Amino acid sequence: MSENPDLTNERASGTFETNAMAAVIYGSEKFAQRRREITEAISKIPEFQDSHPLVFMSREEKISEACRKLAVLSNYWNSLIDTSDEEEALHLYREVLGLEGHPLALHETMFIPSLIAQASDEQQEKWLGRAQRREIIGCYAQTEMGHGTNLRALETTATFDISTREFILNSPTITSLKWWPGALGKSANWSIVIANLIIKEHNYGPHPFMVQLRDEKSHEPLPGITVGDIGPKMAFNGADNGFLGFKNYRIPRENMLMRHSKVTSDGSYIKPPHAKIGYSSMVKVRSRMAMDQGLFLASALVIAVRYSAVRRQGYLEDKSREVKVLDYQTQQHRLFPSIARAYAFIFCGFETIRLYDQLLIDVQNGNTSGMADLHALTSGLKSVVTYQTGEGIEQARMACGGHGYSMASYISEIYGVAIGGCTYEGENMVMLLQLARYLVKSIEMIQNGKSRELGPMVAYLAENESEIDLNLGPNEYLKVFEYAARNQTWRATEKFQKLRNSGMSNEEAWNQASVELTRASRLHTRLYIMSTFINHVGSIVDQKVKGVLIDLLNVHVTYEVMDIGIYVQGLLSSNQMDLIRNQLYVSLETIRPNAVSLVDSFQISDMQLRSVLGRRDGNVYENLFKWAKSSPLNKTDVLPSVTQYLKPMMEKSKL
Ligand SMILES: CC/C=C\C/C=C\C/C=C\C/C=C\C/C=C\C/C=C\C=C\C(=O)SCCNC(=O)CCNC(=O)[C@H](O)C(C)(C)COP(=O)(O)OP(=O)(O)OC[C@H]1O[C@@H](n2cnc3c(N)ncnc32)[C@H](O)[C@@H]1OP(=O)(O)O
Ligand SMILES: Cc1cc2nc3c(=O)[nH]c(=O)nc-3n(C[C@H](O)[C@H](O)[C@H](O)COP(=O)(O)OP(=O)(O)OC[C@H]3O[C@@H](n4cnc5c(N)ncnc54)[C@H](O)[C@@H]3O)c2cc1C
Repeated sequence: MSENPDLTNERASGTFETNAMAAVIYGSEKFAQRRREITEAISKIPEFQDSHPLVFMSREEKISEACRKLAVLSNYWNSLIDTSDEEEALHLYREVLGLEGHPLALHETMFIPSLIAQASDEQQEKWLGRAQRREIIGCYAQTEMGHGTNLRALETTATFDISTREFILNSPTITSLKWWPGALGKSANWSIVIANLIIKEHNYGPHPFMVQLRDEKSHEPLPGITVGDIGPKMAFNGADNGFLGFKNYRIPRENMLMRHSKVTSDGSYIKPPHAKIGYSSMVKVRSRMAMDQGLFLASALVIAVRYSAVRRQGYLEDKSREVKVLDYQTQQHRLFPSIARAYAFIFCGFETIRLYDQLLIDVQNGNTSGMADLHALTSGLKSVVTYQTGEGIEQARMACGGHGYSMASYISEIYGVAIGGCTYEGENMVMLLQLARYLVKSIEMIQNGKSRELGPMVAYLAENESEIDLNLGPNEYLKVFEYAARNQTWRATEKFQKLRNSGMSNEEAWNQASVELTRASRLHTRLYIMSTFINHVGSIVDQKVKGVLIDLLNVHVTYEVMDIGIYVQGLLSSNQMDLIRNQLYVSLETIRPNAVSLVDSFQISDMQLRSVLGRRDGNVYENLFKWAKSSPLNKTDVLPSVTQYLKPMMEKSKL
């Protein structure tokens, strides 16, 4: 069937090449091209197609379908991608397995990265190759039923037995059961387990251990191990998140991951070069999250924008034909700022992934000085990005009206998976408070006359306000954001200090200032996102692409400043606020002809999108009908439940 003419017209009105835009989104022409090649190659392999729509499958079927595809994938892995390239691998996974989770997700995102960051050279020799060849399947078991956020309260113990040179793992209580780790429930046969290291009754705190869970031949749990699936979740049901308990389970001394902390055979403990170095796997995932969440948001927007270009409802001036809903200002206001955010998040994602890769090298060379900065940055970023992604996806769903609520749109699934990110890798509020610690320390440095020692990301906290001329473009909006973040950070810090100086304990003062502190963290992070977006656009060479991204940036900066209006009341007059509001409306109109091309540029395939509403060809209605007819409920005209219950009930009522 040919493309819906409404979408054809939209594409014709685009002022730039989507391939050129994809090269900017994905960091290089080379990677954008590789993505297309991988997508094309996959489309020719019929076994990678869903055997029937995932939304009609039970959880067991989803997991089985994911395993089937993983087994097929193992035959093609080397021919489809450069296996040393993480981004290519992730693209392949997204295309073939989608976003509902699968038994190798944690193997790739946490198990292998933990081995790379935490295992000694000898340990890597023993396990890393096996993991990379997928001879074993691993997961990352840290969270417990009673403890997730507060790692220092974990209960699982690994007690060193000097006589046998083994660690004995135990889960002393019900609350100490590992709870949540992805792929633990049914798939993984090995795990990195985070347990308190106990030597001679001294607790050295949480450390990572390499633990075999299941027999490599029979896949049966090993004696001393209780393991299983934790049940269905809000989304992400293609993954078997699990529970795990230990009863006097012994592992060799060599199974403690010993790149940084070490236990010698006589039970001596060697400290790591940085107290939090064992937290690196979390920093790794957090550094990826802006990118991954940006892609979740992008997926929802591809669906909502394409659908809004074919959905006609109501009239503007011309009463002879209903208008595309994308022409309504309210629809544009609902969707376009999120398009801008999705672009910004992906740009930030590339930046934090690069920073993590550099940090990994530095740490391997003994330099841990960058850890605090990256921890603070990624803590704030994961929190703001996951929250705004959830908001944006929900707006995208509502923008699709009734059909958005149908699983045919697939938006609810994207939403469910994306908002998991508000919780995993550290609950958002808690991570905002981690960033707040860093901001408060920065203010204290300024108060103590050490402004010069501030890092580049917080140097603005020491600056004075300057006059704002909003006609000058994005950099002026950046100054507005700096004003808001600086003011809020000072206010929150001073509140905390005042409470503490009044005699309150440090902890209670912190608690009582914490809402204000999280607000400071959000503003600081939104400033980082804006400045990364501005810098990125500034570096683009292709003038057509750059022009459109400047338009998108204008949507971003005006929307963001309007959104934080309450924090800039002392800086901007109401006339200036009106001016910004009008600039936002003008920017929405400017971006309108490029809206479909901007979402097309994400180059997310129909296979990955799984959305009837978001199809590239825009043939929504006929496919929606086809999709509904394929519902298992429509296999028969009269359901057994009607025959068994409703008919007798109706008959009885007739008497
Ligand atoms: C994805 C793979 C394949 C395919 C993908 C394809 C498609 C995608 C589709 C689907 C997949 C999508 C998503 C993935 C799916 C699911 C999720 C996956 C995994 C989820 C895993 C997890 O959730 S693992 C568990 C995570 N848990 C946490 O994050 C716990 C949070 N808590 C903590 O981190 C800590 O407890 C704490 C930091 C909050 C506090 O630690 P504590 O030790 O108590 O320290 P404090 O006293 O508060 O602070 C002391 C100082 O230490 C500094 N600090 C803390 N952490 C660090 C750090 N990491 N680095 C450096 N410094 C650190 C802190 O700032 C303090 O410093 P001061 O100077 O202020 O003293
Ligand atoms: C989809 C998904 C996948 C996951 N995968 C894994 C995995 O593979 N491996 C793994 O180990 N774990 C995994 N987890 C667990 C996840 O990491 C934890 O759920 C997460 O870290 C939050 O911890 P919690 O559940 O203990 O929340 P809690 O800390 O109990 O949070 C509850 C509430 O308390 C608040 N709160 C807690 N502490 C503070 C504080 N200090 N100050 C202010 N407020 C506070 C929070 O803000 C929140 O509102 C996964 C979770 C999900 C949802």
